[in-house]
Amino acid sequence: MRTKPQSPLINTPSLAGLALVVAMLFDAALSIQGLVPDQASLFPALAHFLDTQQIAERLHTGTALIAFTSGMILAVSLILIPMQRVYRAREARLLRERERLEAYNAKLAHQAANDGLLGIANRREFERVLELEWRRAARERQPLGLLMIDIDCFKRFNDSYGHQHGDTCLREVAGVLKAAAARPGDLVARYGGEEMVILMPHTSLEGANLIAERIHTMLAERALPFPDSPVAAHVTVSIGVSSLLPVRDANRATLVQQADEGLYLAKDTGRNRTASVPHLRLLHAADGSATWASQGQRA
Ligand SMILES: Nc1nc2c(ncn2[C@@H]2O[C@H](COP(=O)(O)OP(=O)(O)OP(=O)(O)O)[C@@H](O)[C@H]2O)c(=O)[nH]1
Repeated sequence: MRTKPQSPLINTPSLAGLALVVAMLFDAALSIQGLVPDQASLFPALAHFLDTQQIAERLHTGTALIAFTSGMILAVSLILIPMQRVYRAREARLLRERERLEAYNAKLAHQAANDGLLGIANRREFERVLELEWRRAARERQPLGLLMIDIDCFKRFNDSYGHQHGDTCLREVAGVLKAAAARPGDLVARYGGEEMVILMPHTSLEGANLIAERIHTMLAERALPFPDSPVAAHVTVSIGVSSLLPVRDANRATLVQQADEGLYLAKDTGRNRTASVPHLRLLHAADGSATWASQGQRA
């Protein structure tokens, strides 16, 4: 007569021993597959056992016997590895790796937003911040000021003293700009070549002119030698100024265009000075769109 097959009964000297065997085999299988087991989710009961038994810090050895009803007895040598210590070391390694990656990402983000030569924001970062500040200024109904700064006769400076000195001169001027516009919201950026810009939230034309005058004064005090300059014995700049009361959907480029026109005016009228073109006002068309226009112009 055939007997009904019985499900194997597991008989071990200790339940914890069995848990360890299962855990170790499982862990080994996962390791072979190249997976990193997560102790907290895989073996919470075992972790709890190790914690409560205060044995996690030491190595234990012993033998566990697993008896099956079929008669088979499995003798397993147990090496109780303090997995918590192993996992802690793994966690520490992962943490170090995460910190290294975070620092690397921060470095990459900094490189993507800054000009390596001058140590100020680059054009891309300027465009990004201009968009943000434009919207913020529109919300808060505050003016947004902009200076466009160009070193006078810089080609002659390079030709006379070499490009390396030219680079040093650019860095010095960038340093002066950062010192002149030191509010937390001010952004000094390289716009291209030897042209730099300063974006100044909450700044009217009057305020922007004040910063421009401060730059001229600081450069005169700094007196970077430029004996070949037809303008002065030291390095000077020309500055175009603009300030607008932003409206959300109006063209942001107008702020830059106005400062650019002011810069050309400053160059045309003798350099080493600040200029701005007549203020624009915003015209609202019947379809709701808004455009900037000079005084007297109709929508
Ligand atoms: N050393 C150095 N020179 C640069 C750099 N970027 C642009 N330049 C130089 O800046 C000079 C700009 O010259 P121009 O635009 O002709 O104007 P300028 O000589 O400054 O004359 P004005 O602007 O009319 O006063 C060129 O000679 C460029 O080669 C840079 O990163 N380093």
